[in-house]
Amino acid sequence: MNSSLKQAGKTLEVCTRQLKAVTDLVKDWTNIVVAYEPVWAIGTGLAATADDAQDIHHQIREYLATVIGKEQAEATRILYGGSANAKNAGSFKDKVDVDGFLVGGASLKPEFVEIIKSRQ
Ligand SMILES: O=C(CO)COP(=O)(O)O
Repeated sequence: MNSSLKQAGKTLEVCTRQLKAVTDLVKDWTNIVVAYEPVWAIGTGLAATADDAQDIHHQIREYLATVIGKEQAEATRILYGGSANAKNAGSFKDKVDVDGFLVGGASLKPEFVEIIKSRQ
């Protein structure tokens, strides 16, 4: 197993552990939004690639489907957070499991408008 596969397995393990704490408590997911934020990407200027984000978001949704059901899992918005900015936002547009962004630093700058436009 190469190191990126090991890393992907570890990422999913951490995410499912964190999600389990929520799925154990919450039964109605109507108003729940999930944010995937790799710690190394927060405030560093180094975002996950759109392909990597799609991959983990998809696995998160599949995990949710097993616990809360397919219908609620498909309706749950899964946002990407971590150095989302005007330059990289467009690359996430066609990723079906990336439903939007949780924007930190760039939300305080004019480029925030471009991030919003990238979702339209
Ligand atoms: O943690 C974040 C938003 O809550 C992400 O922050 P940045 O977009 O600045 O990396």
